[in-house]
Amino acid sequence: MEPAIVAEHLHKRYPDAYAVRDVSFSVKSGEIFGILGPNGAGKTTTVEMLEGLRKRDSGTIRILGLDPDEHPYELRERIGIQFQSTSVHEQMKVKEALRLFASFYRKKGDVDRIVDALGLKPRLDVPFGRLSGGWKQRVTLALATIHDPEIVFLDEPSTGLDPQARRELWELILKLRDEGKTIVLTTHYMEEAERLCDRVAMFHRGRVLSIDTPQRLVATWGKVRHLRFESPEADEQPLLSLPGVTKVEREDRIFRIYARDLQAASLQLFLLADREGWKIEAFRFETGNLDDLFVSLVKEESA
Ligand SMILES: Nc1ncnc2c1ncn2[C@@H]1O[C@H](COP(=O)(O)OP(=O)(O)OP(=O)(O)O)[C@@H](O)[C@H]1O
Repeated sequence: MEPAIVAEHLHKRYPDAYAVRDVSFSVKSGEIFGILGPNGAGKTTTVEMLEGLRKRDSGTIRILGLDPDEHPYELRERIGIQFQSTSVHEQMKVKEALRLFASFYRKKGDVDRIVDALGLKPRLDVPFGRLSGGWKQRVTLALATIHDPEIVFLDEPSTGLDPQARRELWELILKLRDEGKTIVLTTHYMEEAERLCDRVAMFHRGRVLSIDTPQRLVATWGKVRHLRFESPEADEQPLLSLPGVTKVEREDRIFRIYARDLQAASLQLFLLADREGWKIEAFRFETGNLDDLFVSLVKEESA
């Protein structure tokens, strides 16, 4: 099957700096593709070029086989963009916003379907400005998908939500994927990427550092596993002198030990603790997560 999105050698320069430098990736039809990276990494610029909202300097883009700069009107009907909640008028009731957005498209938006799918019935008569953050995100998701688009772009969908509202929103995003939609999701949150994305592209300083499944990225990172334990008495210096230990990190009473052979290091740790009379609590082997991976990729690039 043809990919939903193909981007090849994208470049975008602003007067004082490159925002996007030689970015290439493709998004398979029906997957949730994550775009991750710190502030200023070039995520928004890249996504807006895909959406046809920003002109690229060079490179090629195909969205559902079409160049967004040449076919903006056709693509507008086939893609959905989740706008920030600030773009909906505070006084407008939820049902009014839904009807208004449904009227923007040639293909008549099905308000009842979206109300059901996103469980909006209890809030239809509430002015947008009076909704909680979680409900606002739910409504902007409804507005982005009211015309049943094939591709949906979500920008930081769960920013500012409490854990419960975030989980509920994630379920709705997974439901969209189950309906067969392709989703491009920009996020700062590694946990969100790990939970939702089939694949992620890690952006840094306008470039793509790596593209893979979150699981494979974490598995690759598995080689830098570490030991973690808590101790009120332990001290970094003797830990660092243990054979094979390469690094010790300490945050208050939490210690992380990096070593070439973790099993040997753990044996040495307990022998040392016994000699020194340290209490060792909550001992475990830890694998890295996407956060660790990201920090390491950035370090590698800067080196
Ligand atoms: N309109 C603009 N004019 C000049 N520079 C810009 C413009 N938009 C973005 N930039 C610069 O381009 C770089 C990439 O910005 P971009 O907004 O794409 O990053 P981002 O990864 O989306 O960051 P954030 O997570 O903060 O939104 C940054 O250095 C930014 O300052």
